[in-house]
Amino acid sequence: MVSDMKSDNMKTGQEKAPQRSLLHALGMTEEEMRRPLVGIVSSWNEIVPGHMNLDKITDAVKMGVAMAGGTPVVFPAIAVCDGIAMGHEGMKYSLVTRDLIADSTEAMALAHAFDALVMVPNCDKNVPGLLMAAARLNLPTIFVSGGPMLAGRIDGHKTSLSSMFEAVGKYKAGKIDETKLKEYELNTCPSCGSCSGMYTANSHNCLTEVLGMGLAGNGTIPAVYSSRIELAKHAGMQIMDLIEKDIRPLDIMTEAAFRNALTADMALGCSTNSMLHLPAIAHECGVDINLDLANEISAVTPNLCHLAPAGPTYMEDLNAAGGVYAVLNELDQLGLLDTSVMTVTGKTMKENLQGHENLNPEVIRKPENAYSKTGGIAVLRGNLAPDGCVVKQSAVAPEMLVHEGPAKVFDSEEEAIAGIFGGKIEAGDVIVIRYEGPAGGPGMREMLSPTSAIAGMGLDKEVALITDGRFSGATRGASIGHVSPEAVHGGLIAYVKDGDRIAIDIPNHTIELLVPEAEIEQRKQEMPIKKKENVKGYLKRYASMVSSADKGAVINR
Ligand SMILES: CC(C)(O)[C@@H](O)C(=O)O
Ligand SMILES: [Mg+2]
Repeated sequence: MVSDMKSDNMKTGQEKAPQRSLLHALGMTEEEMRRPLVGIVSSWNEIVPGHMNLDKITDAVKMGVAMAGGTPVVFPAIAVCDGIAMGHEGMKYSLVTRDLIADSTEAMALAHAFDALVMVPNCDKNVPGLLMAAARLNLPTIFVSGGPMLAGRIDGHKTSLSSMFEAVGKYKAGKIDETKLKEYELNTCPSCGSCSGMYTANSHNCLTEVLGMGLAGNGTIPAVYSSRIELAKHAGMQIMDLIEKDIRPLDIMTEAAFRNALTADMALGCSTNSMLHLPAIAHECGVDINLDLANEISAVTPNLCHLAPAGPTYMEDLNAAGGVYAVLNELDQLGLLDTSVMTVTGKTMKENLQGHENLNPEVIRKPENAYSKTGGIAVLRGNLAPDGCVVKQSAVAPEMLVHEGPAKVFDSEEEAIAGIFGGKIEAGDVIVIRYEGPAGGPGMREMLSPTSAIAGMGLDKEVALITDGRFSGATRGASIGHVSPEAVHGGLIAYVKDGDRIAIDIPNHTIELLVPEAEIEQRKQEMPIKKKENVKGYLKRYASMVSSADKGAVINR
């Protein structure tokens, strides 16, 4: 039995009789009250396909906790489906939930004096939000996610959400008819789970394994596999071991763990959103992860996986190939990991990696046959982004890695979508979408609709896109986001005009607006910053507090 439980402050001694009376109101027995109180943070709801199965996962966790001698108690976290929120006002309420999730979990966990936590996230903001909370609270914690969706099928081939969004571009360009578009709609998302490519949710569920906060399979076992339920039971049992050994998130999420996560990110080809979330999680851990470190690690890390949108493999394929640990084993053989790090198994990564071989070198390439010698993500700098901007270089057509072209400027995503579908974009253009940053949007929307429209219309080999907003993990093409400083904070992106030449050199990590310095200075006098006046409620508060994208858009600095 565990002594010195945090929950004793809430439930032990004569003075705490009122609190116990309320626990009795829950139907909690005295036996249960004597055991560690394990909070299970369930991100279940009925609007997010990646979360609709979390009641099953949570039930399995509860059973695991109880089997191992703890008292499980479920409480909720909110969750947004980025796919449903995409392409309209709703997306302004996506990133902002990351901090609500972290803050509300902090409040719930401390208000009720939980001894430990099992985090049950799945989609884009719940994984980083709960990792931030885990670090902040530093109670023994383990993660088990809901698992990825199975791939869909179109014309006998696997497919996923990136192709679905691109199908809209194809339809608008007259490349497919309405019947085909309907076929995509009906066959792309065949099950519950986080959408089946290496999009943002799956990226972070995989990185949770690498960080050491989830068990093997957390990122890849499909949502509908029975082994996902077993994984959840094991996570429930394992939290009791972590309590016993007093292993906490800050013992696990060390600087070395974040370097490992960045390394795996580069090999897996994760979502560019990881360049927001890893720094934000690290910040809660007191670790400084900056964009330069990402480039440093990318320079020596081969890109081994091309899951959708970079290529035609899916999370179920990565799982069958051995999952994240198989990728880690390839990286370990190159000496790129610090495998001495502690994990939620109570063992080091080195010990965990035993027996997890790469079972399919077509899905997880061998380093000698890597897709590229450098990693999935590149950080660019230049006068347009002195504090950096990010691109998923592994999903850029080779002919677009170096590009110079005239700017076509839009002051919002809506204007850009209208421009793209309205035939305003020509081969060679560099589309600029601004006033979509963390503070300017507010909320830093994902530009999946414009980037898929470009790709679907077949323009991705000829057109680049630059924004102070961000992208979905399903975005491909020369899509450069997180431009910092953002427009509303007076970044140079605010002063670009139609027709200005912009030079992008991804291999050399540069991005330049080719306008003479004197002209730029003059524009700064003449062109007012367009601050949105009508922002209300939480978004107003968020806009006043949020930091720049290159700092992880954190609100607690
Ligand atoms: C809808 C998606 C695929 O989840 C996207 O929002 C992402 O970030 O990957
Ligand atoms: Mg997203």
